[in-house]
Amino acid sequence: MSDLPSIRWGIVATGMISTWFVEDILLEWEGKRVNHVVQAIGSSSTQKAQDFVKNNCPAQTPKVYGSYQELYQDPDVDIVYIGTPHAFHYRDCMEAINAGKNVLCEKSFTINAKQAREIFDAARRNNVYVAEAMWVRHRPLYQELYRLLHQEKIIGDVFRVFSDFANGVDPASLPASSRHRDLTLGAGSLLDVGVYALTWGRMALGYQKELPQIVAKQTHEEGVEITTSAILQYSSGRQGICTCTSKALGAPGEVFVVVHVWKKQEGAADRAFFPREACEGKKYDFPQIGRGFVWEAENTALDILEGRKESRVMPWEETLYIMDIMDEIRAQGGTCYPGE
Ligand SMILES: NC(=O)C1=CN([C@@H]2O[C@H](COP(=O)(O)OP(=O)(O)OC[C@H]3O[C@@H](n4cnc5c(N)ncnc54)[C@H](OP(=O)(O)O)[C@@H]3O)[C@@H](O)[C@H]2O)C=CC1
Ligand SMILES: O=C1OC[C@@H](O)[C@H](O)[C@H]1O
Repeated sequence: MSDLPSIRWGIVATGMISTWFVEDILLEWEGKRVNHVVQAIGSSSTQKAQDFVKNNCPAQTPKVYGSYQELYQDPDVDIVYIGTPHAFHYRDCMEAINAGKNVLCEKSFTINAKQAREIFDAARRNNVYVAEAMWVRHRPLYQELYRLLHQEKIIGDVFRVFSDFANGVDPASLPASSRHRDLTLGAGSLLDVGVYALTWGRMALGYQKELPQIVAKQTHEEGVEITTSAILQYSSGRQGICTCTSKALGAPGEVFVVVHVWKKQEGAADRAFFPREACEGKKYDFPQIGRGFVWEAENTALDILEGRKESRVMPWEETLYIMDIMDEIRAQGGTCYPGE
């Protein structure tokens, strides 16, 4: 029996991300501060929930429910993890919050900023926790890169950032019911992976307070947005060039993020370009534990156990900042979801 404090998760939906998340939270690793219990699984079908337990957490004994609502009513669930497609995040967050549950909801948090604001208002009214599961922000690599760039200032003032996320999905080749293809599920590369490009870009530019001016273009295929390019222009002249696509065909199955810093050598102040031979290089290594969701799960659990209502790593204003930018990009790019 572990001496660690426990948190009891209720998992909503049995798709890909729920399997990744559950497998990670059950890992044993050095530095773990919370015992994560899979208390309940909520699914559109009891059979799917049972299969999920068999395949992903056979050593746990969660309650299995053939609806999400039953899970929200379970008094033994401390926090609900929502892993449904984007278009359902609003409904699922609102129902969980109105049932008095704390919530960690997958990215992108909602379809638009208006929905996100309504969820935060509901959380405030119900005095519960809610956070967007922007897992990369919790990773040691991300936090160390921020420290290096903006506290240690290893490359000086960051003036321009390129940030891209290319996903090898090819929506047109998927069934019409896929969340990557069905607009009623919130299909589109911006909400799916562009949110990462914006997140990395925002961090690398040092969390500028003002909202940037934006120039954006989007490409659509069969009505679904498959490629986005946006320039974020700040009044200081800083620019973030953030791009994404779901059509990175032939892309490798895994993404490796490596922090490798090249600094200009002393005594070469007037050099216009920086050949590698003329620079000193330093490589940084970071731990890889499971698929990388352990830090998000730990931080979220500690937030709940310590009584916080907002994430220290992904506060509401950060979700809103990115959602407001995505709204503007979609307005310029011509992407609209049913009901908007
Ligand atoms: N952080 C990360 O690295 C990742 C995050 N994500 C995010 O997770 C969320 C879900 O993505 P993913 O797991 O890939 O999606 P999947 O399509 O694999 O799973 C979604 C699940 O939602 C439930 N669901 C409810 N209604 C529907 C519906 N009408 N159509 C389809 N599914 C429905 C289903 O579970 P059930 O039938 O059991 O209710 C389904 O299995 C998205 O927000 C996505 O952006 C995705 C991948 C990686
Ligand atoms: O968050 C994600 O990361 C991995 C991608 O393959 C997936 O489409 C996306 O939702």
